[in-house]
Amino acid sequence: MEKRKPIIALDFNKASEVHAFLTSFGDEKLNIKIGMELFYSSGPDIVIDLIDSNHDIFLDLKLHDIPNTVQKAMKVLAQLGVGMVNVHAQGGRKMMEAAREGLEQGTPPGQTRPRLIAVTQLTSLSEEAFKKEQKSFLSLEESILDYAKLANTAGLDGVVCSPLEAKIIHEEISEKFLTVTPGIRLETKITDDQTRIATPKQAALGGSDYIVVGRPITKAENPFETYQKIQNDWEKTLKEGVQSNDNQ
Ligand SMILES: O=c1ccn([C@@H]2O[C@H](COP(=O)(O)O)[C@@H](O)[C@H]2O)c(=O)[nH]1
Repeated sequence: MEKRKPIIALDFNKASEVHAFLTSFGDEKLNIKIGMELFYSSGPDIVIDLIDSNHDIFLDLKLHDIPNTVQKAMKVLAQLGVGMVNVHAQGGRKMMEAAREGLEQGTPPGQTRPRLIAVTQLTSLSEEAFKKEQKSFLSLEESILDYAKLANTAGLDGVVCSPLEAKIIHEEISEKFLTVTPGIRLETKITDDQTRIATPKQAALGGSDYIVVGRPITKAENPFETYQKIQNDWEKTLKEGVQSNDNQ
């Protein structure tokens, strides 16, 4: 999955809507996220279909169950040929280790194991709701960092977090530990149900490895143009960031 391309969240509930939406993208090879809505309505067929069309897939099913169940489910998902899958870090270390084991068992010989990442705290969650509902003595950022460290200890490849936490996660864990960040908005005034948000440029400057973008593209008047603008902002800032680091 190429880092210079945003991951488009195809949150549709019909395969036909997906195909119609992708028409304007022509032959462009894309990073695509398939979430619960599309997978529950269209099943593995849509995954296979999009892989056959040469796209890279992040299958965002956020598994959260006992270790045995997650291991067996991951063993099945590994056979689909997707590039990335995920779990909720709140399922604990044993569950995350089992997820990884399941993926290793299920990956067909000669193929690469899908990357495994863990959701730390959903990007829709605010500091206020976190304090009220999770009764934690930590701050939201400390809790996110704590889950990221647990995911790293369990042998995962990275986490889902907001672009606002990518920098501290890289500083405290490692630059190589992936930060996959939804909560991307072109204007920070339009948030929908997200609370921890950033623009593509802010995400690149904050060190996100991947940005996940749904409604700003899927609901745009011209989705392909919007996608290109996001990709340009993201890629340009990534390059400039690398150059300014080289000059330090
Ligand atoms: O913490 C999380 C984890 C996953 N998501 C998913 O990302 C996209 C974001 O869509 P937008 O329309 O750009 O808000 C969506 O599919 C979520 O399920 C997330 O937002 N936050």
